[in-house]
Amino acid sequence: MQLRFWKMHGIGNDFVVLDCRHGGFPLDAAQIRALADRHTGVGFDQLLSIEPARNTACAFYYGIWNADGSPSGQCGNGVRCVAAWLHRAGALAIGQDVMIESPSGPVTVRPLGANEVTVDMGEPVFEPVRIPFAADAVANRYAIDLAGETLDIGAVSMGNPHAVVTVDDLADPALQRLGPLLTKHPRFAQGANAGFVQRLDRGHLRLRVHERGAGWTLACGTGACAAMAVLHRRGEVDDAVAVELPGGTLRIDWTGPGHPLWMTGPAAFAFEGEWPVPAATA
Ligand SMILES: N[C@@H](CCC[C@H](N)C(=O)O)C(=O)O
Repeated sequence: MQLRFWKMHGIGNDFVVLDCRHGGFPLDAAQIRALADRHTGVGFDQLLSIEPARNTACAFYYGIWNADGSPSGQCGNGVRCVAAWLHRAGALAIGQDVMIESPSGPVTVRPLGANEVTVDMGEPVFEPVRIPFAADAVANRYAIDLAGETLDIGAVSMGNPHAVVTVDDLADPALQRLGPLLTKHPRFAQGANAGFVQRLDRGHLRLRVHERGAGWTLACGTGACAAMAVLHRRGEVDDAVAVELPGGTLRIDWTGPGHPLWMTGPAAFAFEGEWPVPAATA
């Protein structure tokens, strides 16, 4: 079988997008990993499938799989690419607000141009049980044990789980070691995306993320939302923040509890093609 795909990225966080609007999702986990292989497949951080909505209030559903074949509930850079793909397919106009359904619930996308999208990502979730993160009560900071050290983290869900660590220097070589360990920390029952954030001022952050299921990425949209939300809750940033990642910058707007958080940034097409799907092994 030949699988038609579109290769896209949101500031370097790269995706393979599948049009599954008229048919079921065609791959198993081994085939997803084969497609993700950067040497023998196409390569991606996440695979995105655009499917018919299950929730009748939404126009479409999108599924998310990491490069290791694991599913995720949300993908910030990915949802902007889904919106740009729908715009190119004639299903979404510039300036139009449309609710689309992710595995963790609906979000509202609005293309600002062919390659720029703003998204109502919903409200950040701090209740530990809903992240899920093992803690008795909501707190701005949690002390966790990691590789014989105590690390001070924030924990939040943006539809997927995030640990946020503030650092003075993003070039500190210790982060290379801590990122993968934090991603698999046992207090996060489903793992976590591990964000290391340097606060430059009240409106400007620098961030690197070791993603669950994908490793270090050039950008993580939900990671940028999570870092902003954690620092906003601590009173350390204003309501509008530029988050600079290795692949580019996202703008995050949040006025606090009771309000949705908005993420704005680019979405780009790289190329499209067909991939010969290997036979299922299971
Ligand atoms: N790159 C994404 C997040 C993708 C999913 C994540 N690795 C997870 O497992 O939750 C983004 O832009 O948000």
